[in-house]
Amino acid sequence: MAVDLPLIYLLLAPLLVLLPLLLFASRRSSSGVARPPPGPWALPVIGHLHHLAGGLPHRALRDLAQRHGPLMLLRFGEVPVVVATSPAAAREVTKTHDPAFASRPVGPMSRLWFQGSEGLVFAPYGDAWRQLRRICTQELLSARRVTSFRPVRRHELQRLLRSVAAESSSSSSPRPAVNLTELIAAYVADSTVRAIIGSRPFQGRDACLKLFEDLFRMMPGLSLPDLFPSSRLAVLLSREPARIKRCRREMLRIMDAVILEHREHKAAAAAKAAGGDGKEDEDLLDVLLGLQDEAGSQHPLTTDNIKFVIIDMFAAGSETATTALQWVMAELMRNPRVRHKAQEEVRRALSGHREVNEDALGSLRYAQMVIKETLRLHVPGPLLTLRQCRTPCRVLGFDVPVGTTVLVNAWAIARDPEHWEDPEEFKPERFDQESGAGAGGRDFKGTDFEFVPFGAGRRMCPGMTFGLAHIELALAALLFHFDLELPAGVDAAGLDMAEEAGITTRRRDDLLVVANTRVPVPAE
Ligand code: HEM
Repeated sequence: MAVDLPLIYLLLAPLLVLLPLLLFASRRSSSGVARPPPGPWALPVIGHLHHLAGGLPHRALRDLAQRHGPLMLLRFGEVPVVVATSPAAAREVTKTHDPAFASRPVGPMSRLWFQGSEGLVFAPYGDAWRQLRRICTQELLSARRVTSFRPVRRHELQRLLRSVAAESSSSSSPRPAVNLTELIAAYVADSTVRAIIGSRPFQGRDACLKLFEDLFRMMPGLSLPDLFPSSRLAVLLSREPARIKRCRREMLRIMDAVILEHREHKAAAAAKAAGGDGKEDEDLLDVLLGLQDEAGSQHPLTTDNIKFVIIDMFAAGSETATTALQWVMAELMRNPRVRHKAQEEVRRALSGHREVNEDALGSLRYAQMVIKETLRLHVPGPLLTLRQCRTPCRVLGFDVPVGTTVLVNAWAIARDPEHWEDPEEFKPERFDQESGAGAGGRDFKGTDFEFVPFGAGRRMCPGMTFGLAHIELALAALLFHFDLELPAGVDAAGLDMAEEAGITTRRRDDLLVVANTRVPVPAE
Protein backbone atom coordinates (compact mmCIF):
# COMPACT_ATOMS: atom_id res chain seq x y z
CA MET A 1 0.00 0.00 0.00
CA ALA A 2 2.88 2.35 0.30
CA VAL A 3 5.67 2.63 -2.27
CA ASP A 4 7.30 -0.21 -4.20
CA LEU A 5 10.16 -0.08 -1.78
CA PRO A 6 12.45 -2.98 -2.58
CA LEU A 7 13.11 -1.33 -5.91
CA ILE A 8 15.03 1.40 -4.14
CA TYR A 9 17.92 -0.97 -3.68
CA LEU A 10 17.85 -2.16 -7.26
CA LEU A 11 17.60 1.37 -8.51
CA LEU A 12 20.60 2.92 -6.88
CA ALA A 13 23.24 0.92 -8.72
CA PRO A 14 21.98 1.53 -12.29
CA LEU A 15 21.14 5.12 -11.42
CA LEU A 16 24.77 5.91 -10.76
CA VAL A 17 25.57 4.75 -14.28
CA LEU A 18 22.62 6.63 -15.76
CA LEU A 19 23.23 9.86 -13.86
CA PRO A 20 24.61 11.91 -16.74
CA LEU A 21 21.92 10.74 -19.18
CA LEU A 22 19.10 11.43 -16.79
CA LEU A 23 20.56 14.76 -15.79
CA PHE A 24 20.40 15.73 -19.42
CA ALA A 25 16.93 14.32 -20.00
CA SER A 26 15.14 15.50 -16.88
CA ARG A 27 13.39 18.84 -16.61
CA ARG A 28 13.20 19.14 -12.85
CA SER A 29 12.27 22.48 -11.37
CA SER A 30 13.11 23.59 -7.84
CA SER A 31 10.38 23.71 -5.20
CA GLY A 32 10.20 27.51 -5.39
CA VAL A 33 8.21 27.95 -2.16
CA ALA A 34 8.71 30.57 0.53
CA ARG A 35 9.62 28.43 3.51
CA PRO A 36 10.16 24.80 2.54
CA PRO A 37 10.59 22.15 5.24
CA PRO A 38 14.22 21.29 6.02
CA GLY A 39 15.94 18.24 4.62
CA PRO A 40 19.34 16.56 4.38
CA TRP A 41 21.84 17.02 1.59
CA ALA A 42 20.84 15.80 -1.83
CA LEU A 43 22.73 14.44 -4.82
CA PRO A 44 22.13 15.74 -8.32
CA VAL A 45 19.43 13.80 -10.18
CA ILE A 46 18.69 11.07 -7.61
CA GLY A 47 18.02 13.63 -4.86
CA HIS A 48 17.78 11.90 -1.48
CA LEU A 49 17.38 8.31 -2.63
CA HIS A 50 20.84 7.39 -1.40
CA HIS A 51 19.72 8.14 2.18
CA LEU A 52 17.39 5.16 1.94
CA ALA A 53 20.01 2.70 0.75
CA GLY A 54 20.99 -0.19 2.96
CA GLY A 55 18.07 -0.07 5.39
CA LEU A 56 14.33 -0.34 5.53
CA PRO A 57 12.83 2.96 4.27
CA HIS A 58 10.62 3.65 7.32
CA ARG A 59 13.67 3.16 9.57
CA ALA A 60 15.97 5.26 7.37
CA LEU A 61 13.33 8.03 7.25
CA ARG A 62 12.93 7.89 11.05
CA ASP A 63 16.70 8.32 11.46
CA LEU A 64 16.67 11.28 9.08
CA ALA A 65 13.73 12.85 10.93
CA GLN A 66 15.65 12.60 14.20
CA ARG A 67 18.23 14.89 12.64
CA HIS A 68 16.07 17.14 10.47
CA GLY A 69 12.76 17.37 12.29
CA PRO A 70 9.17 16.13 12.14
CA LEU A 71 8.57 17.59 8.68
CA MET A 72 11.20 17.04 6.00
CA LEU A 73 11.27 17.86 2.34
CA LEU A 74 13.10 15.24 0.26
CA ARG A 75 13.39 14.50 -3.40
CA PHE A 76 13.19 11.02 -4.88
CA GLY A 77 14.51 11.51 -8.40
CA GLU A 78 12.35 14.39 -9.68
CA VAL A 79 9.55 13.83 -7.19
CA PRO A 80 9.32 16.14 -4.15
CA VAL A 81 8.35 14.17 -1.05
CA VAL A 82 7.37 15.53 2.35
CA VAL A 83 7.70 13.16 5.30
CA ALA A 84 5.62 13.73 8.46
CA THR A 85 7.11 12.11 11.56
CA SER A 86 5.26 13.37 14.63
CA PRO A 87 1.68 13.20 15.89
CA ALA A 88 1.34 16.96 15.32
CA ALA A 89 2.55 16.66 11.72
CA ALA A 90 0.28 13.63 11.11
CA ARG A 91 -2.67 15.58 12.55
CA GLU A 92 -2.04 18.54 10.24
CA VAL A 93 -1.78 16.33 7.16
CA THR A 94 -4.74 14.05 7.87
CA LYS A 95 -7.07 16.30 9.86
CA THR A 96 -6.33 20.04 9.94
CA HIS A 97 -5.60 20.20 6.19
CA ASP A 98 -7.36 16.98 5.26
CA PRO A 99 -8.91 18.26 1.98
CA ALA A 100 -5.53 19.63 0.83
CA PHE A 101 -3.93 16.18 1.20
CA ALA A 102 -6.89 14.02 0.21
CA SER A 103 -5.55 12.90 -3.17
CA ARG A 104 -3.07 10.19 -4.03
CA PRO A 105 -0.13 10.78 -6.34
CA VAL A 106 -0.59 8.95 -9.62
CA GLY A 107 2.70 8.55 -11.48
CA PRO A 108 3.23 7.30 -15.03
CA MET A 109 3.14 3.64 -14.01
CA SER A 110 -0.10 4.01 -12.06
CA ARG A 111 -1.60 5.86 -15.04
CA LEU A 112 -0.62 2.97 -17.25
CA TRP A 113 -2.22 0.56 -14.80
CA PHE A 114 -5.52 2.40 -14.30
CA GLN A 115 -5.89 4.10 -17.70
CA GLY A 116 -8.50 6.47 -16.28
CA SER A 117 -10.52 3.91 -14.30
CA GLU A 118 -9.09 4.15 -10.81
CA GLY A 119 -10.75 2.07 -8.14
CA LEU A 120 -10.96 3.63 -4.70
CA VAL A 121 -7.45 3.59 -3.26
CA PHE A 122 -5.92 5.72 -6.03
CA ALA A 123 -8.99 7.66 -7.13
CA PRO A 124 -8.28 11.41 -7.26
CA TYR A 125 -10.16 13.30 -4.58
CA GLY A 126 -13.48 14.50 -5.96
CA ASP A 127 -17.09 13.51 -6.59
CA ALA A 128 -16.33 10.16 -8.23
CA TRP A 129 -14.10 9.15 -5.29
CA ARG A 130 -16.78 10.37 -2.84
CA GLN A 131 -19.38 8.18 -4.50
CA LEU A 132 -17.15 5.10 -4.51
CA ARG A 133 -16.13 5.74 -0.92
CA ARG A 134 -19.81 5.91 0.10
CA ILE A 135 -20.45 2.61 -1.67
CA CYS A 136 -17.49 1.09 0.15
CA THR A 137 -18.39 2.26 3.63
CA GLN A 138 -22.16 1.80 3.37
CA GLU A 139 -22.47 -1.22 1.13
CA LEU A 140 -19.27 -3.22 0.91
CA LEU A 141 -17.48 -2.88 4.24
CA SER A 142 -20.25 -1.91 6.66
CA ALA A 143 -20.51 -3.75 10.00
CA ARG A 144 -23.64 -5.51 8.70
CA ARG A 145 -21.83 -6.73 5.59
CA VAL A 146 -18.80 -7.89 7.60
CA THR A 147 -21.18 -9.86 9.82
CA SER A 148 -22.77 -11.44 6.75
CA PHE A 149 -19.41 -13.04 5.93
CA ARG A 150 -19.23 -14.92 9.22
CA PRO A 151 -19.92 -18.31 7.58
CA VAL A 152 -17.07 -17.70 5.09
CA ARG A 153 -14.66 -16.76 7.88
CA ARG A 154 -15.74 -19.73 9.98
CA HIS A 155 -15.19 -22.11 7.08
CA GLU A 156 -11.73 -20.75 6.28
CA LEU A 157 -10.82 -20.70 9.96
CA GLN A 158 -11.75 -24.38 10.27
CA ARG A 159 -9.44 -25.11 7.35
CA LEU A 160 -6.63 -23.23 9.08
CA LEU A 161 -7.20 -25.04 12.38
CA ARG A 162 -7.46 -28.45 10.73
CA SER A 163 -4.21 -27.84 8.88
CA VAL A 164 -2.46 -26.90 12.14
CA ALA A 165 -3.90 -30.01 13.86
CA ALA A 166 -3.02 -32.32 10.96
CA GLU A 167 0.50 -31.03 10.46
CA SER A 168 1.33 -31.39 14.14
CA SER A 169 -0.44 -34.69 14.78
CA SER A 170 2.59 -36.90 14.19
CA SER A 171 3.88 -38.69 17.26
CA SER A 172 7.44 -38.53 15.97
CA SER A 173 10.05 -36.91 18.14
CA PRO A 174 10.79 -34.05 17.95
CA ARG A 175 7.21 -33.03 17.12
CA PRO A 176 6.95 -31.52 13.63
CA ALA A 177 6.69 -27.74 13.42
CA VAL A 178 3.86 -26.01 11.58
CA ASN A 179 4.55 -23.05 9.30
CA LEU A 180 2.08 -20.57 10.77
CA THR A 181 3.19 -17.81 8.37
CA GLU A 182 2.00 -19.75 5.33
CA LEU A 183 -1.21 -20.99 6.91
CA ILE A 184 -2.20 -17.50 8.07
CA ALA A 185 -1.55 -16.07 4.59
CA ALA A 186 -3.78 -18.75 3.01
CA TYR A 187 -6.53 -18.21 5.61
CA VAL A 188 -6.76 -14.45 5.08
CA ALA A 189 -6.37 -14.59 1.28
CA ASP A 190 -8.97 -17.34 0.78
CA SER A 191 -11.47 -15.78 3.14
CA THR A 192 -11.02 -12.35 1.51
CA VAL A 193 -11.34 -13.70 -2.04
CA ARG A 194 -14.51 -15.59 -1.07
CA ALA A 195 -16.07 -12.48 0.47
CA ILE A 196 -15.23 -10.46 -2.63
CA ILE A 197 -16.05 -12.79 -5.49
CA GLY A 198 -17.81 -15.69 -3.79
CA SER A 199 -17.13 -19.32 -3.09
CA ARG A 200 -17.95 -20.82 -6.45
CA PRO A 201 -14.77 -22.22 -7.97
CA PHE A 202 -13.55 -20.21 -10.93
CA GLN A 203 -10.92 -20.95 -13.49
CA GLY A 204 -7.85 -18.87 -12.94
CA ARG A 205 -8.14 -18.55 -9.14
CA ASP A 206 -4.46 -19.45 -8.67
CA ALA A 207 -3.39 -17.24 -11.57
CA CYS A 208 -5.36 -14.42 -9.99
CA LEU A 209 -3.63 -14.83 -6.61
CA LYS A 210 -0.26 -14.97 -8.34
CA LEU A 211 -1.03 -11.74 -10.22
CA PHE A 212 -1.92 -10.05 -6.95
CA GLU A 213 1.44 -11.12 -5.60
CA ASP A 214 3.16 -9.55 -8.63
CA LEU A 215 1.05 -6.46 -8.17
CA PHE A 216 2.23 -5.96 -4.59
CA ARG A 217 5.74 -5.80 -5.94
CA MET A 218 4.89 -3.30 -8.65
CA MET A 219 2.20 -0.82 -7.66
CA PRO A 220 2.71 2.01 -7.13
CA GLY A 221 6.40 1.77 -7.96
CA LEU A 222 9.52 3.66 -7.33
CA SER A 223 10.39 2.61 -10.82
CA LEU A 224 12.57 4.70 -13.09
CA PRO A 225 9.56 6.26 -14.92
CA ASP A 226 7.87 7.15 -11.62
CA LEU A 227 11.03 8.78 -10.30
CA PHE A 228 11.63 10.72 -13.51
CA PRO A 229 8.15 11.41 -14.86
CA SER A 230 9.38 14.04 -17.29
CA SER A 231 11.99 11.78 -18.85
CA ARG A 232 11.09 9.78 -21.95
CA LEU A 233 14.42 8.04 -21.56
CA ALA A 234 13.37 6.66 -18.18
CA VAL A 235 10.36 4.98 -19.81
CA LEU A 236 12.51 3.56 -22.59
CA LEU A 237 15.08 2.17 -20.18
CA SER A 238 12.63 0.60 -17.74
CA ARG A 239 11.14 -2.87 -17.93
CA GLU A 240 8.29 -1.75 -15.67
CA PRO A 241 5.87 -0.51 -18.38
CA ALA A 242 5.94 -3.89 -20.14
CA ARG A 243 5.39 -5.75 -16.86
CA ILE A 244 2.50 -3.52 -15.89
CA LYS A 245 0.83 -3.86 -19.28
CA ARG A 246 1.13 -7.65 -19.11
CA CYS A 247 -0.17 -7.83 -15.55
CA ARG A 248 -3.07 -5.49 -16.35
CA ARG A 249 -4.06 -7.48 -19.44
CA GLU A 250 -4.05 -10.76 -17.50
CA MET A 251 -5.86 -9.33 -14.50
CA LEU A 252 -8.63 -7.76 -16.58
CA ARG A 253 -9.06 -10.99 -18.53
CA ILE A 254 -9.62 -12.88 -15.27
CA MET A 255 -11.95 -10.15 -13.98
CA ASP A 256 -13.99 -10.32 -17.21
CA ALA A 257 -14.47 -14.06 -16.71
CA VAL A 258 -15.45 -13.62 -13.06
CA ILE A 259 -17.95 -10.86 -13.88
CA LEU A 260 -19.49 -12.91 -16.69
CA GLU A 261 -19.85 -15.89 -14.35
CA HIS A 262 -21.54 -13.67 -11.75
CA ARG A 263 -24.00 -12.23 -14.25
CA GLU A 264 -24.90 -15.71 -15.52
CA HIS A 265 -25.28 -17.07 -12.02
CA LYS A 266 -27.47 -14.14 -11.00
CA ALA A 267 -29.71 -14.55 -14.05
CA ALA A 268 -30.04 -18.28 -13.43
CA ALA A 269 -30.80 -17.77 -9.72
CA ALA A 270 -33.42 -15.12 -10.52
CA ALA A 271 -35.12 -17.40 -13.06
CA LYS A 272 -35.16 -20.32 -10.60
CA ALA A 273 -36.27 -18.53 -7.46
CA ALA A 274 -38.79 -15.92 -8.50
CA GLY A 275 -39.82 -14.19 -5.29
CA GLY A 276 -36.57 -14.70 -3.33
CA ASP A 277 -34.08 -11.82 -3.42
CA GLY A 278 -31.14 -14.22 -3.70
CA LYS A 279 -29.15 -12.03 -1.28
CA GLU A 280 -28.23 -14.63 1.30
CA ASP A 281 -24.99 -15.64 -0.41
CA GLU A 282 -24.26 -12.22 -1.91
CA ASP A 283 -20.58 -11.37 -2.34
CA LEU A 284 -19.08 -7.92 -2.86
CA LEU A 285 -19.00 -8.29 -6.63
CA ASP A 286 -22.75 -9.08 -6.62
CA VAL A 287 -23.34 -5.91 -4.61
CA LEU A 288 -21.35 -3.80 -7.09
CA LEU A 289 -23.07 -5.31 -10.13
CA GLY A 290 -26.43 -4.69 -8.45
CA LEU A 291 -25.51 -1.04 -7.87
CA GLN A 292 -24.41 -0.70 -11.48
CA ASP A 293 -27.87 -1.78 -12.60
CA GLU A 294 -29.51 0.90 -10.46
CA ALA A 295 -30.15 3.94 -12.61
CA GLY A 296 -29.82 7.57 -11.58
CA SER A 297 -26.30 7.79 -10.21
CA GLN A 298 -24.37 10.99 -10.92
CA HIS A 299 -21.24 8.97 -11.73
CA PRO A 300 -22.45 5.70 -13.25
CA LEU A 301 -20.38 2.76 -12.06
CA THR A 302 -18.52 1.45 -15.11
CA THR A 303 -17.48 -2.18 -15.40
CA ASP A 304 -13.85 -1.01 -15.32
CA ASN A 305 -14.55 0.85 -12.05
CA ILE A 306 -15.96 -2.36 -10.63
CA LYS A 307 -12.91 -4.37 -11.68
CA PHE A 308 -10.52 -1.94 -10.02
CA VAL A 309 -12.59 -1.70 -6.84
CA ILE A 310 -12.47 -5.50 -6.61
CA ILE A 311 -8.71 -5.43 -7.14
CA ASP A 312 -8.42 -2.70 -4.45
CA MET A 313 -10.41 -4.70 -1.93
CA PHE A 314 -8.11 -7.64 -2.26
CA ALA A 315 -4.86 -5.69 -2.54
CA ALA A 316 -5.67 -3.33 0.35
CA GLY A 317 -7.29 -5.93 2.56
CA SER A 318 -5.47 -9.20 2.31
CA GLU A 319 -1.83 -8.26 2.65
CA THR A 320 -2.37 -5.86 5.56
CA ALA A 321 -4.49 -8.23 7.66
CA THR A 322 -2.11 -11.13 6.92
CA THR A 323 0.89 -9.09 8.01
CA ALA A 324 -0.85 -7.96 11.21
CA LEU A 325 -1.96 -11.48 12.19
CA GLN A 326 1.49 -12.94 11.50
CA TRP A 327 3.02 -10.33 13.81
CA VAL A 328 0.40 -10.97 16.51
CA MET A 329 1.36 -14.64 16.59
CA ALA A 330 5.10 -13.89 16.44
CA GLU A 331 4.84 -11.48 19.39
CA LEU A 332 2.86 -14.06 21.37
CA MET A 333 5.53 -16.67 20.73
CA ARG A 334 8.21 -14.24 21.82
CA ASN A 335 6.30 -13.25 24.95
CA PRO A 336 5.09 -16.41 26.75
CA ARG A 337 3.67 -14.37 29.67
CA VAL A 338 1.39 -12.46 27.31
CA ARG A 339 0.48 -15.65 25.43
CA HIS A 340 -0.59 -17.45 28.60
CA LYS A 341 -2.57 -14.48 29.83
CA ALA A 342 -4.40 -14.14 26.50
CA GLN A 343 -4.99 -17.88 26.39
CA GLU A 344 -6.49 -17.94 29.88
CA GLU A 345 -8.87 -15.17 28.92
CA VAL A 346 -10.00 -16.98 25.75
CA ARG A 347 -10.48 -20.33 27.48
CA ARG A 348 -12.35 -18.72 30.38
CA ALA A 349 -14.69 -16.83 28.05
CA LEU A 350 -15.36 -19.91 25.93
CA SER A 351 -15.37 -22.59 28.58
CA GLY A 352 -17.90 -25.28 27.69
CA HIS A 353 -17.80 -24.37 23.98
CA ARG A 354 -16.46 -26.60 21.22
CA GLU A 355 -15.27 -23.76 19.04
CA VAL A 356 -14.81 -20.01 18.98
CA ASN A 357 -17.91 -18.05 18.23
CA GLU A 358 -17.60 -14.49 16.91
CA ASP A 359 -20.21 -13.32 19.43
CA ALA A 360 -17.72 -14.01 22.22
CA LEU A 361 -14.90 -11.97 20.72
CA GLY A 362 -16.17 -8.66 22.09
CA SER A 363 -15.55 -9.82 25.66
CA LEU A 364 -11.86 -10.61 25.04
CA ARG A 365 -10.41 -7.37 26.41
CA TYR A 366 -6.85 -8.59 26.74
CA ALA A 367 -6.82 -10.06 23.22
CA GLN A 368 -7.90 -6.64 21.91
CA MET A 369 -4.97 -5.05 23.76
CA VAL A 370 -2.62 -7.63 22.20
CA ILE A 371 -3.87 -6.68 18.74
CA LYS A 372 -3.52 -2.96 19.45
CA GLU A 373 0.00 -3.38 20.77
CA THR A 374 0.94 -5.41 17.70
CA LEU A 375 -0.46 -2.74 15.37
CA ARG A 376 1.56 -0.16 17.30
CA LEU A 377 4.89 -1.98 17.07
CA HIS A 378 4.33 -3.40 13.60
CA VAL A 379 2.27 -0.92 11.59
CA PRO A 380 1.44 -3.05 8.52
CA GLY A 381 1.77 -0.12 6.09
CA PRO A 382 4.53 1.81 7.89
CA LEU A 383 4.31 4.90 5.66
CA LEU A 384 0.52 4.66 5.24
CA THR A 385 -0.70 5.17 1.69
CA LEU A 386 0.78 8.04 -0.27
CA ARG A 387 -1.04 11.37 -0.23
CA GLN A 388 -0.51 14.35 -2.53
CA CYS A 389 -0.69 18.06 -1.79
CA ARG A 390 -3.52 19.55 -3.93
CA THR A 391 -3.53 23.17 -2.75
CA PRO A 392 -0.81 25.40 -1.25
CA CYS A 393 -0.59 24.53 2.40
CA ARG A 394 1.36 25.31 5.60
CA VAL A 395 2.25 22.41 7.86
CA LEU A 396 4.04 23.05 11.18
CA GLY A 397 4.84 26.51 9.81
CA PHE A 398 6.44 25.23 6.59
CA ASP A 399 5.13 25.59 3.05
CA VAL A 400 4.33 22.37 1.26
CA PRO A 401 4.45 22.81 -2.51
CA VAL A 402 1.46 21.72 -4.58
CA GLY A 403 2.05 18.33 -6.20
CA THR A 404 4.32 17.11 -3.40
CA THR A 405 3.95 13.47 -2.40
CA VAL A 406 3.31 13.17 1.34
CA LEU A 407 4.33 10.24 3.52
CA VAL A 408 3.25 9.85 7.14
CA ASN A 409 5.77 7.67 8.97
CA ALA A 410 3.17 6.00 11.20
CA TRP A 411 5.71 3.34 12.19
CA ALA A 412 8.17 5.91 13.61
CA ILE A 413 5.42 7.89 15.33
CA ALA A 414 4.17 4.76 17.11
CA ARG A 415 7.66 4.10 18.51
CA ASP A 416 8.55 7.64 19.47
CA PRO A 417 9.85 7.71 23.08
CA GLU A 418 8.42 11.20 23.45
CA HIS A 419 4.92 9.75 23.19
CA TRP A 420 5.28 6.13 24.32
CA GLU A 421 6.84 4.70 27.46
CA ASP A 422 9.32 1.88 26.67
CA PRO A 423 8.34 2.15 23.01
CA GLU A 424 10.33 -0.87 21.84
CA GLU A 425 8.74 -3.21 24.44
CA PHE A 426 5.71 -5.37 23.65
CA LYS A 427 3.35 -4.44 26.50
CA PRO A 428 -0.36 -4.90 25.72
CA GLU A 429 -1.21 -3.62 29.22
CA ARG A 430 -0.30 -0.09 28.13
CA PHE A 431 -3.73 -0.04 26.44
CA ASP A 432 -5.61 -1.10 29.57
CA GLN A 433 -8.13 1.65 30.10
CA GLU A 434 -9.33 0.32 33.45
CA SER A 435 -5.86 0.27 35.01
CA GLY A 436 -5.34 3.90 33.99
CA ALA A 437 -2.22 2.95 31.99
CA GLY A 438 -0.57 5.80 30.07
CA ALA A 439 -1.91 4.86 26.63
CA GLY A 440 -5.14 3.34 27.98
CA GLY A 441 -7.49 5.60 26.08
CA ARG A 442 -5.59 5.54 22.80
CA ASP A 443 -7.23 3.86 19.87
CA PHE A 444 -6.53 3.37 16.19
CA LYS A 445 -9.74 4.96 15.00
CA GLY A 446 -8.07 8.03 13.53
CA THR A 447 -8.31 10.52 16.39
CA ASP A 448 -5.13 9.66 18.33
CA PHE A 449 -2.34 10.77 16.04
CA GLU A 450 0.33 8.88 18.00
CA PHE A 451 -1.30 5.69 16.73
CA VAL A 452 -2.61 5.69 13.15
CA PRO A 453 -2.10 2.21 11.63
CA PHE A 454 -5.32 2.69 9.63
CA GLY A 455 -4.54 6.29 8.72
CA ALA A 456 -6.91 9.14 9.58
CA GLY A 457 -9.19 11.65 7.93
CA ARG A 458 -11.27 11.23 4.82
CA ARG A 459 -8.89 8.72 3.19
CA MET A 460 -8.70 6.60 6.34
CA CYS A 461 -9.03 2.85 5.87
CA PRO A 462 -12.67 1.84 5.34
CA GLY A 463 -11.81 -1.87 5.81
CA MET A 464 -10.82 -1.78 9.49
CA THR A 465 -13.77 -3.88 10.72
CA PHE A 466 -13.32 -6.38 7.90
CA GLY A 467 -9.58 -6.78 8.61
CA LEU A 468 -9.94 -6.96 12.39
CA ALA A 469 -12.64 -9.63 12.09
CA HIS A 470 -10.07 -12.00 10.54
CA ILE A 471 -7.37 -11.14 13.06
CA GLU A 472 -9.52 -11.42 16.21
CA LEU A 473 -11.14 -14.68 15.15
CA ALA A 474 -7.92 -16.50 14.25
CA LEU A 475 -6.07 -15.23 17.32
CA ALA A 476 -8.81 -16.46 19.67
CA ALA A 477 -9.21 -19.80 17.89
CA LEU A 478 -5.49 -20.65 17.77
CA LEU A 479 -5.20 -19.93 21.50
CA PHE A 480 -8.41 -21.81 22.27
CA HIS A 481 -7.60 -25.05 20.45
CA PHE A 482 -3.84 -25.30 20.80
CA ASP A 483 -1.00 -24.88 23.24
CA LEU A 484 1.69 -23.38 21.06
CA GLU A 485 5.43 -23.70 21.60
CA LEU A 486 8.52 -22.78 19.68
CA PRO A 487 10.40 -25.70 18.11
CA ALA A 488 13.09 -27.29 20.28
CA GLY A 489 16.22 -25.19 20.37
CA VAL A 490 14.50 -21.89 19.50
CA ASP A 491 14.64 -19.47 22.37
CA ALA A 492 11.61 -17.13 22.78
CA ALA A 493 13.66 -14.08 23.72
CA GLY A 494 15.98 -14.67 20.77
CA LEU A 495 13.20 -15.08 18.17
CA ASP A 496 14.25 -13.06 15.14
CA MET A 497 11.75 -10.23 14.57
CA ALA A 498 13.42 -8.73 11.51
CA GLU A 499 11.14 -7.13 8.93
CA GLU A 500 11.21 -7.63 5.21
CA ALA A 501 11.32 -4.63 2.87
CA GLY A 502 8.12 -4.32 0.90
CA ILE A 503 4.77 -2.64 0.59
CA THR A 504 3.90 -3.99 4.02
CA THR A 505 6.35 -4.80 6.80
CA ARG A 506 6.04 -8.58 6.79
CA ARG A 507 8.19 -10.62 9.13
CA ARG A 508 11.30 -11.73 7.25
CA ASP A 509 11.43 -15.31 8.63
CA ASP A 510 8.57 -17.78 8.60
CA LEU A 511 7.07 -18.45 12.03
CA LEU A 512 7.35 -22.12 12.91
CA VAL A 513 5.46 -23.44 15.93
CA VAL A 514 4.73 -26.77 17.56
CA ALA A 515 1.01 -27.11 18.31
CA ASN A 516 -0.42 -29.38 20.99
CA THR A 517 -4.17 -29.79 20.61
CA ARG A 518 -6.10 -28.97 23.82
CA VAL A 519 -9.62 -28.61 22.40
CA PRO A 520 -10.15 -30.79 19.31
CA VAL A 521 -11.07 -28.94 16.14
CA PRO A 522 -14.67 -29.92 15.25
CA ALA A 523 -15.03 -32.09 12.15
CA GLU A 524 -16.74 -30.45 9.15
C1 HEM B 1 -5.07 -4.69 9.48
C2 HEM B 1 -5.67 -4.40 8.36
C3 HEM B 1 -5.57 -3.10 7.61
C4 HEM B 1 -4.72 -2.03 7.78
C5 HEM B 1 -3.62 -1.86 8.83
C6 HEM B 1 -5.07 -1.04 6.77
C7 HEM B 1 -4.44 0.18 6.63
C8 HEM B 1 -4.81 1.14 5.70
C9 HEM B 1 -4.19 2.43 5.57
C10 HEM B 1 -3.03 2.93 6.41
C11 HEM B 1 -4.82 3.10 4.57
C12 HEM B 1 -4.50 4.51 4.06
C13 HEM B 1 -5.14 5.52 4.99
C14 HEM B 1 -4.78 6.94 4.73
O1 HEM B 1 -4.40 7.33 3.61
O2 HEM B 1 -4.90 7.73 5.70
C15 HEM B 1 -5.84 2.23 4.05
C16 HEM B 1 -6.68 2.56 3.02
C17 HEM B 1 -7.60 1.69 2.48
N1 HEM B 1 -7.90 0.43 2.94
FE1 HEM B 1 -7.09 -0.51 4.52
N2 HEM B 1 -6.09 -1.53 6.01
C18 HEM B 1 -6.44 -2.77 6.49
C19 HEM B 1 -7.43 -3.58 6.01
C20 HEM B 1 -8.24 -3.31 4.94
C21 HEM B 1 -9.26 -4.18 4.42
C22 HEM B 1 -9.59 -5.56 5.00
C23 HEM B 1 -9.82 -3.56 3.33
C24 HEM B 1 -10.89 -4.03 2.39
C25 HEM B 1 -11.33 -5.26 2.28
C26 HEM B 1 -9.16 -2.28 3.19
C27 HEM B 1 -9.45 -1.35 2.22
C28 HEM B 1 -8.86 -0.10 2.12
C29 HEM B 1 -9.21 0.86 1.08
C30 HEM B 1 -10.23 0.65 -0.04
C31 HEM B 1 -8.42 1.99 1.32
C32 HEM B 1 -8.39 3.28 0.49
C33 HEM B 1 -9.39 4.28 1.03
C34 HEM B 1 -9.38 5.60 0.26
O3 HEM B 1 -8.38 5.92 -0.37
O4 HEM B 1 -10.39 6.32 0.32
N3 HEM B 1 -8.21 -2.16 4.19
N4 HEM B 1 -5.82 1.05 4.75
